[in-house]
Amino acid sequence: MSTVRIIGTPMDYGANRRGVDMGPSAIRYAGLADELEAAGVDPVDTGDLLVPRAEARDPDADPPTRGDAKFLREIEDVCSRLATDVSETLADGAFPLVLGGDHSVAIGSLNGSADDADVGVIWFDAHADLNTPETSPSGNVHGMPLGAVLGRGVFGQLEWAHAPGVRESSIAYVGLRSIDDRERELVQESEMTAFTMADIDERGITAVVEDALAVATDGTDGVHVSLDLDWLDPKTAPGVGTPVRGGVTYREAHAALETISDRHERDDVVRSMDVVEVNPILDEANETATLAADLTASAFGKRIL
Ligand SMILES: NC(=[NH2+])NCCC[C@H](N)C(=O)O
Ligand SMILES: [Mn+2]
Ligand SMILES: [Mn+2]
Repeated sequence: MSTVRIIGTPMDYGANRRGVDMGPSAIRYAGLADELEAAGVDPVDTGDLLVPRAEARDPDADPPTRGDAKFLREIEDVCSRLATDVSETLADGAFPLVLGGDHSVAIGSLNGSADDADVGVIWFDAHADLNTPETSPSGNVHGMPLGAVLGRGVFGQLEWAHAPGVRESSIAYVGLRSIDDRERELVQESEMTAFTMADIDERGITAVVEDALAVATDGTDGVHVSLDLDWLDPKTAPGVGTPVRGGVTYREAHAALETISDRHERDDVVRSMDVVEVNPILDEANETATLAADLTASAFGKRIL
């Protein structure tokens, strides 16, 4: 039985709505470990990474921003430690499952996963998260993790952020529907593959995810799956800080992650995953965290029959 190491990363520095730091607890309370056992894997919870409270910062210390990226120094600290944990988990032969936290944690997961490997990426998200401090309209780093790992803009000089093992041509978006104007140009000019909600409407989720898997496995050592809960429609996943209507349904989401695990069972292609942006303060009776736990179980092979 394969070991899945759960790494909680209760960080909310990258988002402008507080509360996403409670995501790891909420997903655990929703029964993640039991769900994973039901899926046939062996979950080992290593607890949460230490994330200093924003309130605890010394007000006389240097200002928290660098360029137009809020809390970048704090995010560097957390993501550097997370990257080490993820790469050590892989070296131990276990599977790193990172619970966010806002999507800036993916800078750490991807740097860890691609530490010693070429890694493809499947990005389930309403958003492209390809901004840099130079292009971001908000300064929120959760809108920048792919810009960071690709070393775009100022991130090219930040070794903790840039992950050379992640190549543009190995990244596939699934479910895009909210892109900033500057980002739209960046996506179009890039070598990334972008499947929008319109592609899912036209072709169906399974065909789209199979194509995304083809992109992310081609010439790589494995795939990182990044699941932002705002990928789903806000009626199904209300507990997120940046909801966008018109997202995937409950069934489409399960079908997508089942498609991933079907392929993984055949070829052992997935090497790491993060589940991010669950905000319990905005949630309704832990519904979004429960969904996060259920979808993760589907990704690891849980089936109806
Ligand atoms: N991971 C997320 N929820 N990202 C939302 C990003 C929103 C917007 N594009 C920004 O840069 O601020
Ligand atoms: Mn995101
Ligand atoms: Mn998003």
